[in-house]
Amino acid sequence: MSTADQRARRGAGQDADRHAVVVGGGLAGVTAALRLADAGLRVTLLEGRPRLGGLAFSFKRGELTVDNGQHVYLRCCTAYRWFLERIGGADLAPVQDRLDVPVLDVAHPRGPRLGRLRRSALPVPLHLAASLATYPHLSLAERAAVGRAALALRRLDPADPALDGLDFATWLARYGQSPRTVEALWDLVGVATLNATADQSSLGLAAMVFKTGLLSENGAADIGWARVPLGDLHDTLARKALDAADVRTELRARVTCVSRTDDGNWRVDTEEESLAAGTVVLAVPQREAHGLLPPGALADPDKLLDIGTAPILNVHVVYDRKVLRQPFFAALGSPVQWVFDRTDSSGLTDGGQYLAVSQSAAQEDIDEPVSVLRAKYLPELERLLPAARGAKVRDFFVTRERTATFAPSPGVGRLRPGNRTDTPGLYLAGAWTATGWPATMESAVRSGTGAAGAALTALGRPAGRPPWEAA
Ligand SMILES: Cc1cc2nc3c(=O)[nH]c(=O)nc-3n(C[C@H](O)[C@H](O)[C@H](O)COP(=O)(O)OP(=O)(O)OC[C@H]3O[C@@H](n4cnc5c(N)ncnc54)[C@H](O)[C@@H]3O)c2cc1C
Repeated sequence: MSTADQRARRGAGQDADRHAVVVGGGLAGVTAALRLADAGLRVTLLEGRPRLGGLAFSFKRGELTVDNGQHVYLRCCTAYRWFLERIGGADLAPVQDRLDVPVLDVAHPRGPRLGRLRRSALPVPLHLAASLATYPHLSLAERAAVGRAALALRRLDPADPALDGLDFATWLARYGQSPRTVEALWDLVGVATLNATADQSSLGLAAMVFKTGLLSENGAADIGWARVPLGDLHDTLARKALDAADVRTELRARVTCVSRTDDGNWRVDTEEESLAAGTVVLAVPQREAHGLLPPGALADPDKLLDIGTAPILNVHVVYDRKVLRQPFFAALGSPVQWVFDRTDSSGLTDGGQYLAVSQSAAQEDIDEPVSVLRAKYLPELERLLPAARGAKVRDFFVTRERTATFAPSPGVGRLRPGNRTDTPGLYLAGAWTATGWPATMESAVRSGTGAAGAALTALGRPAGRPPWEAA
């Protein structure tokens, strides 16, 4: 018998039933581990990388602390907001008082034009009416058509499977949305939240985003973002919360195999050890989940491989002076999509300014060399920000996430599995599982809560309603 076998045996004889192993320390896995530990289970969290946080992390570049990509959330992301509270990070990632997005069009024939997407204190849908009525990037007729489409959107049920197979662009065209309206409004928001343009997006997921964000509650689309590096939240504070909940967290612990034992429990192997557990939550990306699922766990596991992925690119520029006054803005008439001021959160304190240009659905750019991206984006930033024209670029680099999200393509809904597998004790979590949300931090936290809830129910300890609903 190998040493690993011996260790597995040792674990199995003890309290394997009460032991849960969570594989993957992204937001889904951290959430599942906290929920299971809060319910009284002994929990081990195994993460292959040397840090927690999965796809939302930070790293050092000289004196700077850099996020791999700008992350924002909306006030309607109740699960992620609960997560922030649970790890003690809510104050570090506040939500703006009221939705206010500067939108700068640099392609207007009479020179650059600034518009704003803002909400008022009025009830839905009037909260956006004034902003829409004065939005300068659309004609009067286009603005009126947006109002009609928004009312039609309200009647859609995002969970209706029929919507999953349709694309958002076709629906928008049916409701009289011009190509300009799609560009200056629907894609402006949709590309950033869905990581796909309207023609590449399932109507179900688009309806979910726009209905929840813009038409559910008056403050639903107010934007929140971390004022500290993401790693401070998703790694440092998450680790603190896990430690306080008595979760054993192992980093650099890549799981190589998950198998059923003769006594009906599970064995989870890393290169270092074998663990016996009654409950296993696989909170890894879909391709990794496919590789780890034991035979019979899903009726058609190969569906996981049919879930496509979509890239996000971030272009990071450090100027020698302040070139942008707003915390962020969105651009039209330029390849630049969204620009965020990262100066304070990165620790830059010498009078320079650090901007992150966040490019979603970045298929075109994702493999371009840095020199090509530099030649493309620096002149664009100068076009958008006059103050950048005389400024010196002290640093320029890019972060590429080739599989940043699952692709929200029409039909993806039928490929996304739920939290339960066909094998007792084995659960799935991850932003890509069937939460009804696109690949977001919200979806990840919901999936982790769902997996833990299903596991606890099976163990006869129902977890009750999700904590963000129970409050
Ligand atoms: C650049 C970028 C920008 C984004 N912007 C936003 C945004 O603005 N707003 C938003 O809400 N979302 C955004 N997202 C999406 C969001 O980050 C993800 O949806 C979410 O973090 C996914 O969490 P997860 O736990 O489901 O998966 P992951 O973060 O992928 O976590 C899975 C974990 O499993 C680990 N793992 C894999 N295999 C194994 C194994 N065999 N053994 C042990 N561990 C393993 C991985 O190392 C990883 O840590 C963005 C993503 C990127 C990349």
